[in-house]
Amino acid sequence: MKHIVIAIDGPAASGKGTLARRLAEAFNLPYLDTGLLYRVVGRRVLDHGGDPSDVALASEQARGLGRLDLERGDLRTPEVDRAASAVASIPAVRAALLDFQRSFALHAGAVLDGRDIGTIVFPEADVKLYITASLTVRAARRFAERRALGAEVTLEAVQADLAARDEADRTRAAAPLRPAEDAHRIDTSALDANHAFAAAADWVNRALAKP
Ligand SMILES: Nc1ncnc2c1ncn2[C@@H]1O[C@H](COP(=O)(O)OP(=O)(O)O)[C@@H](O)[C@H]1O
Ligand SMILES: Nc1ccn([C@@H]2O[C@H](COP(=O)(O)OP(=O)(O)O)[C@@H](O)[C@H]2O)c(=O)n1
Repeated sequence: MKHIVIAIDGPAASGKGTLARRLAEAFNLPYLDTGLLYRVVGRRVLDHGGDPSDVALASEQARGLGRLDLERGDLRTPEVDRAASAVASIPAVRAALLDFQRSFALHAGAVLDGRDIGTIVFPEADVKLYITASLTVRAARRFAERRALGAEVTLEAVQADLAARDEADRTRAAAPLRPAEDAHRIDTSALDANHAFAAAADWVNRALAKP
């Protein structure tokens, strides 16, 4: 099969990761969850007792990031959600993570999901998808996910956190969240994971059929 790059962007808990994993398996491509990179940087700043908006500390942690950090089990807490979004607004942090993301797809193509994959990381991606869902649907999904992990959270707090993070991600100056002009939009508010996959796979098959 052709080595292609599939870029998936969208707001928090829209279903990017679920879809990306399914596509990677179906089309035999490596998968990178780029949100994890920002989560690791945020986590490492917190481990140092630092402030995630500290440019020098966050940039240093981004430059020192290793592949094994991505396997840490403490990257999906509300504290790390906020720290990831804060470090993600720092241009030097984003620059330090760019090479890692680009080289990931060099050998065998890849599926990558994040906020700026189709706009900045891979503007030449073969397929660009922009995944959305209403705020209430996304909050309900993230709430269920966190509760299943045993977290003591309320639906209201989860929804407020998602809304604040989306707003920060959309309005920052550095690589703001927005659909690439040539991205195909998929709203998963009323689509289960199978239907979202079918819609996305259709776009991938069209790209593969191109000469
Ligand atoms: N199309 C869908 N329908 C219903 N639930 C979904 C769908 N896609 C993902 N989910 C669930 O929603 C939650 C967030 O999905 P995830 O893929 O992690 O989103 P993201 O990567 O955009 O943050 C997960 O619990 C996942 O199982
Ligand atoms: N390519 C990316 C990926 C994530 N991020 C940042 O990292 C945070 C966490 O991303 P994530 O994809 O793990 O978040 P969820 O969608 O899983 O909630 C986001 O809120 C963004 O601020 C980014 O700026 N650019």
